[in-house]
Amino acid sequence: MKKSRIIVLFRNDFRLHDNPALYEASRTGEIIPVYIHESTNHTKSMGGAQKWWLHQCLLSFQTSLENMNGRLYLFNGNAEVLLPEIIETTEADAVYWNRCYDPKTYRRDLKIAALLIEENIQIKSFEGRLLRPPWEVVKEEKVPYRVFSAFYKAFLKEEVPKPFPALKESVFAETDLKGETISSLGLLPKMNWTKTMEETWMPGENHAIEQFKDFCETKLARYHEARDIPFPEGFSVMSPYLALGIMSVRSMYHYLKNNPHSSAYIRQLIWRDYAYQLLFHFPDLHGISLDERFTSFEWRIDEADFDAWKHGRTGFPIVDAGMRELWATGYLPNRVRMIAASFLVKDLLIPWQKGEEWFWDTLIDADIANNSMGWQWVAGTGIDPAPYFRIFNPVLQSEKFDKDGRYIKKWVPELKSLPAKYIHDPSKAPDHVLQEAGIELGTDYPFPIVDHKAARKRALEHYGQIKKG
Ligand SMILES: Cc1cc2nc3c(=O)[nH]c(=O)nc-3n(C[C@H](O)[C@H](O)[C@H](O)COP(=O)(O)OP(=O)(O)OC[C@H]3O[C@@H](n4cnc5c(N)ncnc54)[C@H](O)[C@@H]3O)c2cc1C
Repeated sequence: MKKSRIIVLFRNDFRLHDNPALYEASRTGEIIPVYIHESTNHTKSMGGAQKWWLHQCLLSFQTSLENMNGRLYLFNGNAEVLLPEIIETTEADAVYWNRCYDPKTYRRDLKIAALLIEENIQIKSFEGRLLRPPWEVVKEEKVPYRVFSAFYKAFLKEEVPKPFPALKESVFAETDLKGETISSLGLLPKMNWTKTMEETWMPGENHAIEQFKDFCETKLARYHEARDIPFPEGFSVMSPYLALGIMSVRSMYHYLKNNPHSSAYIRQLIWRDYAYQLLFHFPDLHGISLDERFTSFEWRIDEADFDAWKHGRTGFPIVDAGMRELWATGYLPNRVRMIAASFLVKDLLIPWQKGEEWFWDTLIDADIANNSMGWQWVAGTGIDPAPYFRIFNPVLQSEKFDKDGRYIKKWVPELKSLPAKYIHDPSKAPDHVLQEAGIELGTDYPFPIVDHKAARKRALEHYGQIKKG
């Protein structure tokens, strides 16, 4: 009997392990691996840093497939137009994919599926992104959870499906498809921005798996207490691999679920599923505050302050260190994401959407669900009953989580000679200390762009009006 020819459409699942669409296709037919790079048709077009990361990950995935005598066929354009053409050229009779939960892509995929089914093409979609599909853990009558603790409790009662075996055999179809090269997809930035990223990140599934195993062996036991220290000694740095599906979250979960130290880490993986549950039910999560009262909130539009924040020139060293790390590496530890985001939204009263956009463009792990939820959580605009008066004091946060200023010294080197006592707030250092450290405030390093105490009062007044009204 003639074998089925199955297009496996890759989107953000560039891996051989626990890849349900790929595995199921390999069991029933010959595979035609396809990636269509779409600059539109997503709720948000991919940001600059993630495009660079995608380029690296495609190179690595292409090599994995070539080692199995396969090839990833690459296209640039609109999947709705290109897919029927690819089906015709390859004489494929089925298309399999792992579901994408970007709201616009998800809706569009349903449309493509309906059109192709009419043409007698078999369509199968799978869960390859989350621990469980976003519609499964919901309240009665399919109402989504709006509070994480309730979602978490419900989640723990259910089983997480086992990962699929890794693809081991070469089961690829011969085709006349041409396609593009990775370079011709135009993913690399025109400006010279990526030197530190190149030095920092290693693409590839094997590397991701090794890094995760090493984390479990050497760091997991201390994760609950070390995850807030802004150095990767304390956390796993798996987010870049999860963002593009180089690593399967389900495999991670099952690898550590019986480890006695795993509960704090698994809780964070469930936060990720929670973000997707919110995104699935509130598809405007990236741009519209969940709490409708914030539609009339009076944010400040101040481009100079926004610019100082983006480029790490606020005069608050922990915020500046974070924003510079973000620009240089495309990554930020969770604690510093929270401090920097809180500073933008609460101290500067700049709309959270502006911060969300900047993170989206500069994070290699940019994830529409996590980023939108993270920003709305910090802004207090409807995620969880977070009290609006929780306003991080950037100096106290810095003293607590970067006690000796190691993080600040790394990313704000002009402060490296300041004693630990003043490194968290150089504006409080006496003149002779600044002189000895070779710093002139306003020249070598900025004065604080706001007075935190006054900014806190202003934020409380603004937020107070919302909560009253
Ligand atoms: C303002 C803001 C924006 C954020 N934007 C993103 C984003 O674009 N992409 C992204 O992946 N994460 C985002 N996060 C969540 C979190 O900061 C990162 O997932 C985490 O820092 C990634 O580092 P890690 O892999 O070492 O995390 P670990 O601490 O090792 O955690 C392991 C995994 O658990 C998940 N996780 C951990 N913390 C959270 C969290 N708070 N919310 C949801 N999932 C979590 C992530 O998938 C992470 O990779 C954001 C948080 C905030 C406050």
